[in-house]
Amino acid sequence: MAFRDVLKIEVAAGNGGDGSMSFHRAKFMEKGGPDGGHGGRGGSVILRAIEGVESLERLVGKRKFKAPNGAYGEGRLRQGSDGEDIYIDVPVGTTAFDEDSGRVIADLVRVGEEKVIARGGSGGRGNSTFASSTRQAPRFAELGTPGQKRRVRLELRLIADVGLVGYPNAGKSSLLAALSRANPAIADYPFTTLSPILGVVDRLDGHGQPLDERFTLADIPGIIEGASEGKGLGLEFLRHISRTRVLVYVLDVTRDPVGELRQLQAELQAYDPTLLEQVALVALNKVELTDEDLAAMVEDELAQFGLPVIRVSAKAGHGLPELREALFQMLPDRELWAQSHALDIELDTVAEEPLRVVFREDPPARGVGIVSTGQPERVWEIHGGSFEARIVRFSRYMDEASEYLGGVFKRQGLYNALKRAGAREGDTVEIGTFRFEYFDDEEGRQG
Ligand SMILES: Nc1nc2c(ncn2[C@@H]2O[C@H](COP(=O)(O)OP(=O)(O)OP(=O)(O)O)[C@@H](O)[C@H]2O)c(=O)[nH]1
Ligand SMILES: [Mg+2]
Repeated sequence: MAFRDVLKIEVAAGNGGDGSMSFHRAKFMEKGGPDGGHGGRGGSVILRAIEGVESLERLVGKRKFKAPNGAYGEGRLRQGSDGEDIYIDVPVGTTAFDEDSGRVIADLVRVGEEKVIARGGSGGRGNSTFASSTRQAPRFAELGTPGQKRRVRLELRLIADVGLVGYPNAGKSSLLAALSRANPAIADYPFTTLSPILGVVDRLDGHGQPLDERFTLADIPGIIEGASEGKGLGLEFLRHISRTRVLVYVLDVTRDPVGELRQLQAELQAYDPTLLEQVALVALNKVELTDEDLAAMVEDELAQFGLPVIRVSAKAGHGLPELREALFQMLPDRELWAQSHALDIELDTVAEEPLRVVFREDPPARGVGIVSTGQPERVWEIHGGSFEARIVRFSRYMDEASEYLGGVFKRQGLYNALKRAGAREGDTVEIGTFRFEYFDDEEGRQG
């Protein structure tokens, strides 16, 4: 399995649908009241953690995700349908970062956990909403707001409870195979293991029967001196054990266990000093190859590290029940551990954008102007009607559009107000409330 554990994707939530500007029409009725319905909400993009150990690459598949837009509102108070949310399934242990701000936006540590990473835009309100005693025929409706867009970096950290670390060939994979049903490659050459592998270890009763208690055990590639500088396979994969609750240093008793342990700790320290604060023990492996006295001597020497030492043989099966039980006893409570190791997550993915107002042309008339709001391509259709609008965004096309609208804007003071507010191309500004006067035709415009 190719192990790809960092993946960059682009996500775009759906835009909210625009509200409708419509008037009730019926036989024998010249002009009915406003009946424009609301636009639908845009779909959001949601990250969801699922069970199973898979690479991000395989699970996520594509690079770009776009949730559908909300539908426009329609006459007869018909509300536009909401855009459906889309889900991106990722393995438990996936952390999402906003590529631009670098902030953590999601950290999924439990199966089924979900987090919105791009929020859909809100639907605009239809003109029916804006009717009042003084304004019986509002000739405008709100635009939906744009959905959020983001570039996101996903990083997978296997969330193993226990991690095996050691020099190549120490027998880490052999231990994983002996303690779980995992079936890792085992061979008599260094760097047999190239990417992390997880197994599930059951607690056993006195008769070797599984009890209903288990933890996950991660086997990772061997670490050598200089790994923190990129030697061997480097230390990139250590991100996978950065969140284990217990570390097991696997040492080959026939080599130089004390020297290797010292070196291992130095490398871990260089990568992430908190790794050394983790609960840990030593599994002194391959003890069936030495005699009792030598093993006891090594064990004495290892006492200087202050870690429990358990003599094992992955091959001959010595000490495995003791190792298994010791791990169950040493595991810190998962909830407590999670509390003290939680990442600082951005609280709200998106600040809700203020609504904007759209003016629809009804009926089409001269002097109707269009101002593009830039991105996403939205159109403000300006026509008559007395209303108040809070301008929250205007585009780099504003100058051009103002030229085109000419007198209309100038007379209404909007353009000047934008200038006064010091707004420049591409800015998003909030400049207060404006009043547009109603006009019927070219001649009838009010100055
Ligand atoms: N005699 C003996 N050999 C063992 C024992 N445990 C593992 N071995 C052997 O040591 C060699 C390396 O074992 P692995 O489990 O692949 O070691 P590893 O630590 O996973 O190695 P890398 O993946 O390369 O880092 C294999 O030939 C195993 O059969 C043991 O308890 N006794
Ligand atoms: Mg291995």
